[in-house]
Amino acid sequence: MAFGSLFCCGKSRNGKRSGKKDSPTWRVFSLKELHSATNNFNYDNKLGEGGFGSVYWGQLWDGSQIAVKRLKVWSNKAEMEFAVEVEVLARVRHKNLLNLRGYCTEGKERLIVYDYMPNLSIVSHLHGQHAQECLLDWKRRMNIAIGSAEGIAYLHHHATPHIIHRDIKASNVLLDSEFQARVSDFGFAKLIPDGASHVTTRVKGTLGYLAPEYAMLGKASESCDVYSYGILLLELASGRKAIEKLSLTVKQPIAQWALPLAREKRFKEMADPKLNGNFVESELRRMVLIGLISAQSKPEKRPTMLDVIELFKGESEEKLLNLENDELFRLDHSQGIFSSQDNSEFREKGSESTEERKLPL
Ligand SMILES: Nc1ncnc2c1ncn2[C@@H]1O[C@H](COP(=O)(O)OP(=O)(O)OP(=O)(O)O)[C@@H](O)[C@H]1O
Repeated sequence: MAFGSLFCCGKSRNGKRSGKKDSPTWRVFSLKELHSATNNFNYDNKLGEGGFGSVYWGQLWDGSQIAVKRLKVWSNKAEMEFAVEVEVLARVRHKNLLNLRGYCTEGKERLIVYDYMPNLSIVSHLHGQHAQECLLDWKRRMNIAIGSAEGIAYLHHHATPHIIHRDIKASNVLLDSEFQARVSDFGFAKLIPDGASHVTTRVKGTLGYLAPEYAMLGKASESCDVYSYGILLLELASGRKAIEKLSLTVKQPIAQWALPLAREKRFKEMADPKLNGNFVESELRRMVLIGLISAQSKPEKRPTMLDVIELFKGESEEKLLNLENDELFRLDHSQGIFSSQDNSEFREKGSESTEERKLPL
């Protein structure tokens, strides 16, 4: 794709500004500028590495901090991922979505420039380098749950055309200096044509977060993101991984662990031990119930992201009560609620870790 022809300095293809009139919100960077901002992509500046390439911290001449994602190896596929990420991010602006600062295409170099998120991703707090510091107290977790729901709801219901993210997961929710959630990583996103209920596509995403109808039939719709978001909520509440390794060969999906406990109303036992008992029990219950109802296998029974926000913020206890009485949470309910991915503890050959791997399947 001739990427340079898509945009030029904050203007989209149709010529409209992506931000406020006369103030483009992003721009084209030169490679020289990004070399200088990141100290020549110095190893000490490296924030992490994903499927696309490495991410580096940098500082621009005006003192502002940036994160620069640099493509590892050029290929048509990578070029497409790059173009999708920039095209989608250039269209959107929301307090809970990662802000695009710009991009650079010189020769085979492909770089995306974002606002730097000093508190990194949820995954680094739940399971990674910040896990021991316990910076995610309960209040922050509730804010993150609601904030990321608002970011995703914006994509689903307010962006034109509607956007499905297709890779919602803990490592793709970054945290700003105030620990506000910023949904990131739009390389797999899809624009949904007006009036379409779903698109059929090659499956991309991360094992443990894939909705069954998407994993099996390639049917991507907003409710696939709702499913992944549900898994994320269960992680936030419990501190467990989307797929927990029970032994070398046995892995347990989080919803399969959480549902029996929720049915027996053993919510307190589900709280992340790192919280040391410091959480609001009614909110924890709410987070777990919304997580499970969102991550159920039947897409038509999942809430929309707008419903999720209402369930979190709603004054009405009645809706929550209805949720609690849903057949999913009945002790005698034994119908297939889980997807094949979630179906009993599944076994895998070898010990390769697949929890946070990007598929293409
Ligand atoms: N804007 C940012 N500010 C701070 N850290 C960032 C930013 N963007 C990405 N990172 C960090 O860089 C690392 C790599 O991010 P990236 O989005 O490339 O991959 P990922 O989501 O971890 O994995 P994958 O690409 O497989 O989904 C992550 O640890 C993430 O926390």
